[in-house]
Amino acid sequence: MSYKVAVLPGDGIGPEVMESALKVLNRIEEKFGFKMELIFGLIGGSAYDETGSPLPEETKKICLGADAVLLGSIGGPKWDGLPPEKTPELGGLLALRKMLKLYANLRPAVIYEELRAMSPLSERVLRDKVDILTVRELAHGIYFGEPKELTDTMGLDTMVYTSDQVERIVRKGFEAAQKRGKKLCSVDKANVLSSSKLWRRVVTELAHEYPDVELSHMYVDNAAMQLMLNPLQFDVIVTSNLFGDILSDESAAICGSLGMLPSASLGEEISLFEPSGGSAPDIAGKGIANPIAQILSLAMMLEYSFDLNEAAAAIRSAVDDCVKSGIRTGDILSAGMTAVSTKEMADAIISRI
Ligand SMILES: NC(=O)C1=CN([C@@H]2O[C@H](COP(=O)(O)OP(=O)(O)OC[C@H]3O[C@@H](n4cnc5c(N)ncnc54)[C@H](O)[C@@H]3O)[C@@H](O)[C@H]2O)C=CC1
Ligand SMILES: CC(C)CC(=O)C(=O)O
Ligand SMILES: [Mg+2]
Repeated sequence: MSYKVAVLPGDGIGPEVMESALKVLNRIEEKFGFKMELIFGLIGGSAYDETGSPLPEETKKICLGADAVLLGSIGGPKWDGLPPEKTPELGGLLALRKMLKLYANLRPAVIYEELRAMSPLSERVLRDKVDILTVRELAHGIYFGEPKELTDTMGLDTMVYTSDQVERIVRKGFEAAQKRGKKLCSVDKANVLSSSKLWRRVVTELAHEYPDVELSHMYVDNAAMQLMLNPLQFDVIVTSNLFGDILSDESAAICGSLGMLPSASLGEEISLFEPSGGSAPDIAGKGIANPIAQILSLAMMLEYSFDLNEAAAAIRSAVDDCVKSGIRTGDILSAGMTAVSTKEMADAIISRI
């Protein structure tokens, strides 16, 4: 089997947490006796600074020639004023998602027993384990819809979905639910949006093919509230690009920190793995970012792209053990504990593999 991985550290904390993930990969390679070929590429603001493009041709080539892509994060205030197509977000990450046809973004949010105190939710709400998988449509919807325009006095975005696009992601949602708690909540805004009315129709039509899955529909405003009031009611959430972006950050907060939440962006041939959060400019360069989201994204890559399930499990178990042992970066620090650095967290995980 070929193990060719495009590594795109990106901006902000991206390179810091990527360094940690690659050290973990190194240890995993030693332990499990394989070697991955890593090819590094530029993306985002750092790519723009160096080449004038947030997604240089060279990076596209590297990604298209790889078996999987491991991404850090992109963006930051330095590049916010650029023309839209030059920004790290639109010209970099969204263009890459489009190019690789990454249509399904899986964002698992699991609360660690030891991190319950970090959740903004009370013990009454967290009486059992939160374990929510958001299945977010990633290649269409309002982030990509045309027309899209910005003038001095007008901003225009278009939310468009076709039934084929909805069907593909909703099937992923049903299939994920079948492998988990057999509950699927489809989140939309079908009381207002045409794209959501279509979404709900497609979900309802597909439901009879998955009789073992209990389906519910929820409007996105209510879903945002229900996540706070009773997150335990959710197993798998399937939703559109924008709603999934927002609700997955909320589910991360419920579990204690965005720094813990990995993601897998599944494509037709090549998939990409990245933390759910961004480049965290507020803490970038300080060596204090939580590398766990990046390290768990690596675990998802080993599992989804390479079937290296034991290696992925070894990473997850080392992360669990670190959290249990009270090793904490600042974002998941309880009173009376001392924060470790990004590097120290990575070393602690490595020593447990
Ligand atoms: N996939 C990507 O590359 C994404 C990029 N972005 C970009 O990131 C930049 C900053 O966006 P924000 O809205 O501030 O979102 P953000 O996700 O970067 O940060 C939100 C908050 O979470 C914290 N946080 C995130 N990851 C963390 C980690 N690993 N360890 C500890 N704390 C962590 C940050 O310090 C900050 O307080 C923007 O340019 C945005 O466009 C945002 C989301 C996703
Ligand atoms: C930065 C955006 C392009 C996307 C985003 O916030 C995300 O994928 O979580
Ligand atoms: Mg986001």
